[in-house]
Amino acid sequence: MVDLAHISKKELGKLFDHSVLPKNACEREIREGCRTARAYNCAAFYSATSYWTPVVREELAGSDLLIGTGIDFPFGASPLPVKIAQMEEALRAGCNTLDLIINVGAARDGRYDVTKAELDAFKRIAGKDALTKVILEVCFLTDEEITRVCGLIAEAGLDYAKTSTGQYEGPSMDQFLVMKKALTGTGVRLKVAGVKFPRPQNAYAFIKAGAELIGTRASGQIIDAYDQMKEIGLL
Ligand SMILES: O=C[C@H](O)COP(=O)(O)O
Repeated sequence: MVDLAHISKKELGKLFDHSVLPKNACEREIREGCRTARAYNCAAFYSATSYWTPVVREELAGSDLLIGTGIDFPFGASPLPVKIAQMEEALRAGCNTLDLIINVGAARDGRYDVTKAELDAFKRIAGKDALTKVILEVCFLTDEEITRVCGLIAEAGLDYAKTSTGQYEGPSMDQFLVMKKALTGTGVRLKVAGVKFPRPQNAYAFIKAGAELIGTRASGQIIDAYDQMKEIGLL
């Protein structure tokens, strides 16, 4: 569990995967996002697809930030060969952390064979060269479905389970805790996204509850709020 009361600003940055994901994001905004991620010492910078990866690589050169992208972002409903092609292309372009969106509809249909196939392919293709993070989009799932998918993520040996893409509703704390319960003791870590306003309070609440990464475009705003929140005893 992260000790928020005694964390340094440098360590704090590493709790954030900074992202610029809007579909209309242009090169200037991607570059600005990368600079923000560097300035705050974030863990990674994410674009929505690997189209931007060459630009991100250029901006992050010489830093220890990871280069990230979504796989089948934000819907996750593409057939597996399409997802595999996206994984391979992202790795070829130089990504070393990938967020795969599961096929949410398949999980809702109880087609966990589809989920398992996606997760096993993700491990096989990306597991060696990249950090693997799996997005559930929990706002669309029941607690039982969340628990089942988390179990499959653990079985596949992936690195992180992530609540949301940030493009729909974020997770409730209850849903996050369902994930935490399902994953305790498995070695799978938790990433939260979709922490809409007021972002700092939400982000720090999830970190206090056990999240090890927050995915957001608002890393700077959240990190900037740390001192004030600590001063008034919230952290
Ligand atoms: O990982 C997902 C995104 O970082 C969500 O970011 P956002 O809440 O700023 O849209």
